[in-house]
Amino acid sequence: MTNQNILAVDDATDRPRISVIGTGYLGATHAAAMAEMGFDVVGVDQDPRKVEALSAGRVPFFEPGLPELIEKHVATGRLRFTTDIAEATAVSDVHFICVGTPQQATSFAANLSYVEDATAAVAKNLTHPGLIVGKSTVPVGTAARLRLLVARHVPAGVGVELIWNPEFLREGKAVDDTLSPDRIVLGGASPAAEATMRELYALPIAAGAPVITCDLPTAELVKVSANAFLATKISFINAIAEVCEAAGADVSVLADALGHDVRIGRQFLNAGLGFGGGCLPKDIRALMHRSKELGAHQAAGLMQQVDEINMAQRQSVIDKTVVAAGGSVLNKRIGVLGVAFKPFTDDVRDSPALNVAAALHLRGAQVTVHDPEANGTARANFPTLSYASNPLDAAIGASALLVLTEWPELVDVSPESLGEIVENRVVIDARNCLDPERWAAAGWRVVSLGKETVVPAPAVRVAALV
Ligand SMILES: NC(=O)c1ccc[n+]([C@@H]2O[C@H](COP(=O)([O-])OP(=O)(O)OC[C@H]3O[C@@H](n4cnc5c(N)ncnc54)[C@H](O)[C@@H]3O)[C@@H](O)[C@H]2O)c1
Ligand SMILES: O=c1ccn([C@@H]2O[C@H](COP(=O)(O)OP(=O)(O)O[C@H]3O[C@H](CO)[C@@H](O)[C@H](O)[C@H]3O)[C@@H](O)[C@H]2O)c(=O)[nH]1
Repeated sequence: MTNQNILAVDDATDRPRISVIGTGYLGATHAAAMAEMGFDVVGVDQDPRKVEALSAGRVPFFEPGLPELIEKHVATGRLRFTTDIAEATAVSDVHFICVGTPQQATSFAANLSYVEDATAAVAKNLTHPGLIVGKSTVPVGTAARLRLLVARHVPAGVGVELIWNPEFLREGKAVDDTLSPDRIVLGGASPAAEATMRELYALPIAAGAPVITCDLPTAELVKVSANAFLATKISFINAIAEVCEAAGADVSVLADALGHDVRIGRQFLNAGLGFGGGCLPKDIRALMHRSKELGAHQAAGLMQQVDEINMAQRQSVIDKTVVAAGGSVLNKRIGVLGVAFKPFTDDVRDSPALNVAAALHLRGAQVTVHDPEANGTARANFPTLSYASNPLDAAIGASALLVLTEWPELVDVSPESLGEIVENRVVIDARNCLDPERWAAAGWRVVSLGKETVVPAPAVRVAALV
């Protein structure tokens, strides 16, 4: 593989033209952000419905700020979408690989078939020198194999280089994270490729984003270990929450106190139902798998423990619900507020909330769910649950109410109004996000994780006795 002449540019604008392969959460955001930074971008996806929606300026998932950006740049003509990778490759100079790397069906390993197919397709269809930039999250060692794949497929005489530039955006904040990243990691870039990437990311770099240049394996591992660290931090606080609960301590107060130590920091110390989503769970499992392959057994063991603690949180919420409902949920109504894996998204991939709701349903409960944005995606994954368009309808007749995702409107929901329609005023605050005193004053028993249960305020109990 040669890296000569990769700085091919659009003759008219004198700027690199961009293709983005895979227009899901990562790719659609990246494509829109690159258009916002002034480049001509074509997004490619093999899903024609996604391409049709995006071409019409519609985003097929909920991501704050993204529809406005897509609509704006589809209208200006700087951003378009296609299913035709050959055509997109032919008119572009820099090709971002943004396809999925989900967990394999039969093991903890990452499924790399989408990345391999997309990379091979770009290489095959190159008509002029190009730079292939991997952004998907991949196990260490993948990019080196992809370089061999590219070399096998690229037409003779066409210069191409493959580098790795992992992405750190969070769903719900994807646009801001892409336009203002904490850092830019460039793995395996030649001086020419680095110059191209610095040109592409000139705006965030000018705004102070540090650039870390390194080899391919380091770049791949920076991404994976960032997620592993975040997951470990969450499982750490959840393990401490178990001790707090047993000892009568309060994990939220403890986390606040820990967070004042700048070496620790307060973020990602919220104990509760644990982590989910399309990234953390599958990434720590892929790291576990890859570490074992490499003989790095300490890392594999650590990731296994982090995963086990995380999954135990879901079971703990199920167990607390059964107790709250009087020892069994069979034929009992259970109200669930929140099914997205976190607020400000409609993503329910590996959602702890949907997982808990589904498990209660499978135990014979009549589960009604309300989520401000994720009812549709949850229903598509679990159609046999009932879905309500507002919190009150979800709570009607409930033997227990569960708050599983801390959307602000769910945190602020009125305990007084809900109290009038439930069967049993007990709420499982699985994200430790409610104000227990306020709920107790409205007659609720508040069951949290990592702190003592708060019982109804005396005034209400007295009133109930009269
Ligand atoms: N979602 C995030 O917040 C996020 C953040 C950083 C990194 N990542 C990583 O980015 C990658 C993508 O994640 P995502 O959440 O955007 O996934 P996604 O499933 O939302 O999107 C992937 C898209 O790729 C398309 N695709 C698959 N194979 C293709 C091919 N050969 N040609 C064209 N399109 C193809 C799919 O149709 C889909 O639309 C993963 O590796 C993930 O770990 C995701
Ligand atoms: O204190 C906390 C913080 C988060 N969570 C949970 O952790 C999960 C993940 O949250 P977050 O990291 O905000 O979501 P993602 O959008 O999946 O982002 C992660 O995964 C992306 C994909 O790899 C990375 O790019 C991001 O940097 C990384 O934060 C969610 O279920 C949260 O509810 C907790 O339980 N406690």
